[in-house]
Amino acid sequence: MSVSPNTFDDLLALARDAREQAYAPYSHFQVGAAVLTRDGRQFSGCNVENASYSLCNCAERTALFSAIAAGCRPGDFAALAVTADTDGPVSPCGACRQVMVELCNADMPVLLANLRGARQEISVAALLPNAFRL
Ligand SMILES: O=c1ccn([C@H]2C[C@H](O)[C@@H](CO)O2)c(=O)[nH]1
Ligand SMILES: [Zn+2]
Repeated sequence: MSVSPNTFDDLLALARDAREQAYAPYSHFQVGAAVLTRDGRQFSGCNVENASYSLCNCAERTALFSAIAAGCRPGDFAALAVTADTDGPVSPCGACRQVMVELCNADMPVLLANLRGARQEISVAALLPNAFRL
């Protein structure tokens, strides 16, 4: 399944706004993400850090978990966009890749972006080949 460049423009704008809400007093690295459902709903998220560092939650997972909390289920998602102030397109961590594999279809497009206009589209399957699944 693919989405139009315009759709990704909207989703990226939402991710950029969400990034402004990042709670990142330790890394000072702000990230924003937004997910689109197949029925047209959008959910966004930012990273949320904690003094107990392992509890830090990434923007991608905040957005996806927010959608799940609103009733979305695996298979409901059409696209995800992520952005941060990186040199190239931001690269999601392994934990988020594993969560994407669980909740999103393998062919779902993910837009990796930065604040300077870099954009890279990649599928969930390509982000985590040979993923662990039950
Ligand atoms: O794709 C990424 C990579 C990192 N982070 C967050 C986790 C942590 O709060 C900070 C530094 O790793 O950035 C994200 O939200 N998404
Ligand atoms: Zn992550």
